[in-house]
Amino acid sequence: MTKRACGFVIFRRIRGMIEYLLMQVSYGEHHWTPPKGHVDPGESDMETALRETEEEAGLSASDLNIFENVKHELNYHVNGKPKVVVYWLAELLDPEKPIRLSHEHQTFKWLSLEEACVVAKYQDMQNALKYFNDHILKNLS
Ligand SMILES: Nc1ncnc2c1ncn2[C@@H]1O[C@H](COP(=O)(O)OP(=O)(O)OP(=O)(O)OP(=O)(O)OC[C@H]2O[C@@H](n3cnc4c(N)ncnc43)[C@H](O)[C@@H]2O)[C@@H](O)[C@H]1O
Repeated sequence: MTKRACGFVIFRRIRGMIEYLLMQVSYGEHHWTPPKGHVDPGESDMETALRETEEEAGLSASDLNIFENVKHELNYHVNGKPKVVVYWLAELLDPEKPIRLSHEHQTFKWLSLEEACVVAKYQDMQNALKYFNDHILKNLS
């Protein structure tokens, strides 16, 4: 059965720059992703994205401008099992709002597109970041 996870690619506009939030997990190979997590039984994808973002980054819906029509899906395998991750684009309304990590993450960074692509490592995550960045440049700047 395919595992499903959902989250937000969160960006902020600060000092004339666009920056993306990536967080480093505190387990395993300490990889970096935007806030996201597994869909619990009975939850919608959006409910999961909101819950995980609150739990992992301390950001609630009122902190974000969520672009519900701008989403990107990643498909990969974890331990031989298929996983799908759905990300929506969201802007942090107050760019200085502090991030509050849970035990699941050891640190976070706000990064330019180029920096985020290096840190995110996986090609499909890089493609997602570029897709969202194109949307911001075409529609929001
Ligand atoms: N190794 C571990 N040790 C201890 N506790 C653990 C653990 N793994 C998970 N947990 C526990 O599971 C919980 C996570 O639950 P959730 O927080 O609900 O779910 P998640 O973000 O989807 O989890 P995960 O970090 O595993 O997912 P990802 O796909 O990014 O990452 C899963 C794998 O896929 C790889 N991956 C990530 N993005 C990828 C991509 N785009 N392409 C290919 N591989 C990718 C990652 O490098 C990683 O190896 C945590 O509370 C933690 O306690």
